[in-house]
Amino acid sequence: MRTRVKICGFTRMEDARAAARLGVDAIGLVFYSQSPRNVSIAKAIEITRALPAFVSVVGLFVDAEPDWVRDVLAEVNVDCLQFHGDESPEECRLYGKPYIKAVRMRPDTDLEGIEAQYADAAGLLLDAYHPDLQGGTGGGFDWDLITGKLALPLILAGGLSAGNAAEAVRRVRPYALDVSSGVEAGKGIKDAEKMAAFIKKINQTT
Ligand SMILES: O=C(O)c1ccccc1NCC(=O)[C@H](O)[C@H](O)COP(=O)(O)O
Repeated sequence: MRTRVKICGFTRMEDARAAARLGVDAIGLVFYSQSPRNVSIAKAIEITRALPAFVSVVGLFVDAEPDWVRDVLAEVNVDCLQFHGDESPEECRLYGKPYIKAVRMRPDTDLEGIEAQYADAAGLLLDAYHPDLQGGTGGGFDWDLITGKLALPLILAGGLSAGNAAEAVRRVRPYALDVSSGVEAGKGIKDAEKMAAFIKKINQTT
């Protein structure tokens, strides 16, 4: 099975369009005011309307008030939710939408236990741990922390770029790779050449 690609943290319509032309499977929009990649509802509508069919839109939240998530869902065409904070399984299920639960990996992370808790998730996104930031840090984590076999689709994130994408696919065999900083010219500003190189590497790797 080919490795899917999600690029996260778009803030500009033209970057999302470029990613779609390159064959990205999903784009991520960050609805978190503390992120440098935060988008307003109006901006998110502009970006999603620029996309062709068959590119999924993932809406990312960090410990958001349910009313904020509902406001976004009422206005923006979001296919899947991604929760990056301490949301409980019940909170993730509130909206009747497929959801991805992000896990910030530490040496003592009990992946199997987390998977059992979030068994109805559409995927587990494994990301780097940072003491102050919830994601989009550009930092990686030790892939040897991924032990055992997950039943849920594994989405690998954290410090990925064209430089390590092939190794990530070969070593981890994830369902998908998720990247943000590694394909940027600046925070929230995607670089078309870096996105192209990233996707090319993945497509070339078996
Ligand atoms: O991108 C952000 O600014 C962000 C802020 C808060 C929570 C999550 C965030 N991004 C989540 C993502 O899906 C990123 O793609 C993932 O963390 C990997 O980021 P990077 O290491 O920069 O590729």
